[in-house]
Amino acid sequence: MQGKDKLFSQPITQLGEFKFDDQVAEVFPDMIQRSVPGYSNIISTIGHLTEQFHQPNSKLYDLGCSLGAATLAMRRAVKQDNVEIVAVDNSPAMVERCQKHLDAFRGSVPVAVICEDICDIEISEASVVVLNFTLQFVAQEQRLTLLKKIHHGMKTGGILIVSEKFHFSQASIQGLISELHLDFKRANGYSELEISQKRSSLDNVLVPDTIEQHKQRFADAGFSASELWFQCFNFGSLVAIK
Ligand SMILES: C[S@@+](CC[C@H](N)C(=O)[O-])C[C@H]1O[C@@H](n2cnc3c(N)ncnc32)[C@H](O)[C@@H]1O
Ligand SMILES: O=C(O)C(=O)C[C@]1(C(=O)O)C=C[C@@H](O)C=C1
Repeated sequence: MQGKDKLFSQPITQLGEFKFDDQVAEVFPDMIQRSVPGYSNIISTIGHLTEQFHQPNSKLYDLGCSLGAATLAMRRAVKQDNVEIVAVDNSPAMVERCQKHLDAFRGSVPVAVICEDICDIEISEASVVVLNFTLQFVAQEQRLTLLKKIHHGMKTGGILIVSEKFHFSQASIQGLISELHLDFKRANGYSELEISQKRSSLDNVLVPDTIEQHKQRFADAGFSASELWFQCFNFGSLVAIK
């Protein structure tokens, strides 16, 4: 049974950079549920979109899979023949638990769980690609290259789903919407100390783009259409079609 996220509840004298290590992996379901508004809706919609868009003889990619929540939703949605899921994360702590998690649920669709940097893997024959709160952790200057590689490895008619924390270019809107997110965290039991220590540790680690930057990048990478399908405060999800 995984635990409650208390990682930032005590004062930390040497607050390092946020890392997806053993401690975070151990409490991750609780942490993401209490930190990201709409997370469960997004996971279930990844299932619905997979059902609609996956093609026979294709691969489905979950990039930055953590414990495999999106992978599981995708696996349940597969109806076509000869489909393989590839789940990738560069955190050994996450990959180890993800494999155990997937083994605990029955499924006939093969899943390869790979510990690697998503910028280094090959993408091919993809009909569905998911970046669920992962792109924000990739260096900004590598994001377009990654999206071009994904586009290149996708089948025509395939879908890319990108969920992210957003930044807003108008300072007043950025302030207002971040405050709504902080209230969401407070309502979920996080103290001011937990909120501020986590925020400092995520500085320069989670670097959010604006919604406009995401749409421009999709176009620059070659996607024929894209749209924001979900938003709650400064979190949301976009789709892009090849
Ligand atoms: C917020 S979590 C993703 C949550 C997960 N997709 C879900 O739906 O539950 C971000 C994950 O991306 C992984 N990650 C970040 N940068 C990565 C990279 N360059 N290559 C592979 N994985 C990466 C982290 O290790 C972490 O597990
Ligand atoms: O921005 C925050 O406050 C967050 O906690 C966000 C966020 C994320 O979007 O990935 C950061 C780290 C954890 O993986 C869970 C949630």
